[in-house]
Amino acid sequence: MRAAVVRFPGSNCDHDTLWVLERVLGWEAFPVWHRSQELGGAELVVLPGGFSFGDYLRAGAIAARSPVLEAVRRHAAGGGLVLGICNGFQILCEAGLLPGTLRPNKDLRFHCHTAHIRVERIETPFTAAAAPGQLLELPVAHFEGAYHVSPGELERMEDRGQVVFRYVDALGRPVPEANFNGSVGNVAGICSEDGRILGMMPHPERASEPLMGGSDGLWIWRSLERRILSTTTA
Ligand SMILES: NC(=O)CC[C@H](N)C(=O)O
Repeated sequence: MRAAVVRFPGSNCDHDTLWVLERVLGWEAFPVWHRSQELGGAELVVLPGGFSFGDYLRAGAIAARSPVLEAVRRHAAGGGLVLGICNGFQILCEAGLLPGTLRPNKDLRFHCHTAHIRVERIETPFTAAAAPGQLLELPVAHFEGAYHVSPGELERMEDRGQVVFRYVDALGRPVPEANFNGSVGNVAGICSEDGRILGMMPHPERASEPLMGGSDGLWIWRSLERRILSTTTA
């Protein structure tokens, strides 16, 4: 598996992501500077978490206009995989590669804790190794994490299977109390219509080895491994 991890001024999860992909999983992973349009033949492009350009204007708004996003757009159009984690999710929405937007959390506070999410859809390259309805416990760390689309658009997205993760309580129920940031429909992660671009607010790279207090993030990486292996052997 070859993965490019895009680095913007203000990214702060690029090293964590590279660590997991290279050192924990043994993939070939390398950083790509935001001014570059060269993705090095990557099968997967990761837009990592952080505060690109200091979250000025709106989180992800400036990064979405970086030269590398043109390459990411071409990569996605050619059938490549793209994963946006937290700030990366914000960038994908700002770039119009995913629908909707991320607004400030409903209590206007930065949230830094773990959250339970439920896997709503396993028919994506990012969740294929999980079970339907599986619970994952992952860290969250954001201020602008309230996912927003109109109710009509959310319904269409649900019909198309684009809602991939939802915030739930420890018993797996999508109750309002589990929705700490105020996302529509408790949405924690979504994918593009073709399922090849995924954005999620929780951080799988911060929970991918027991030393970090949890390894539920491995479900995302193991799903991607399965997908890449099946396409290269097909
Ligand atoms: N962990 C992150 O990626 C931070 C996300 C983002 N810049 C926010 O606070 O909204």
